[in-house]
Amino acid sequence: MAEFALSTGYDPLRPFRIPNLPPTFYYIPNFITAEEEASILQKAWYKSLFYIPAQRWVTLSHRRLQTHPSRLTPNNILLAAPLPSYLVNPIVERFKIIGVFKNTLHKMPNHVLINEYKRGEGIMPHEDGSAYADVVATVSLGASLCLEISPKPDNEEHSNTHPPSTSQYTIPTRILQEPRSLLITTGSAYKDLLHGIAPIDVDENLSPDTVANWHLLAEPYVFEQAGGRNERATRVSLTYRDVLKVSSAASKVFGGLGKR
Ligand SMILES: O=C(O)CCC(=O)C(=O)O
Ligand SMILES: [Fe+2]
Repeated sequence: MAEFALSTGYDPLRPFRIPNLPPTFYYIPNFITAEEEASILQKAWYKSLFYIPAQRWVTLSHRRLQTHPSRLTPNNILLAAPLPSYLVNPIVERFKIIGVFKNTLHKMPNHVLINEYKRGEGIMPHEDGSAYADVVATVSLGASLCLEISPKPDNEEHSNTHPPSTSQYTIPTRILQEPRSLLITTGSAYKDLLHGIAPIDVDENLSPDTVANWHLLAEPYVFEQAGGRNERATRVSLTYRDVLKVSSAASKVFGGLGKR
């Protein structure tokens, strides 16, 4: 049996791959339960009242943000510290079962951003960059919205030297993120594309033709019945990453001593 599993290369994520996009986005509906969602939202809000300043909400122009365990240094180094347990259990435990971070440097996430978007808020198209391994796992809470996926401006030009070309894919497009879902962005999807969230009150014209993960949605009929519209409400996202450069507190204090 083990040999069979090896030779068939069974991958538990395979059924969740979003089609017609560069390798690889995965969308898993109902990754957490409604009870788990409520508990995490309550803790993210309540605990931020008492945490040290680095972990409180920071208000940016179009969203609020918490960073766990802390912000990276200007050289993109993470000072090692455990993640709060409400961000580990059950989510990171489930990541291990399906192997989300199995190919990254530390084989597990060590950093989480909590972003909160009120109705009408968003984030400019951007890439997450090279401070992290090329895997980001996003758990959505509270409400649905669309993530807009677009090519990097110079991608077409370099398509010969920089495969895969995005022209064979349906881009730009949108990924609709429902509450309690997990979106995994890896490899070329991480490195060669931009993602952003339009600062609008309603996502419109939602259909199998305009939403890349339509056939993976938990409740497509909700959007169908609303005439292809999604009224935005407050949505919170947890983005889990593996920061490549980590400095432990001990190596920061004693790091110079052993090097002579
Ligand atoms: O909220 C999201 O789903 C995206 C957040 C994001 O792109 C980021 O924090 O880099
Ligand atoms: Fe991002």
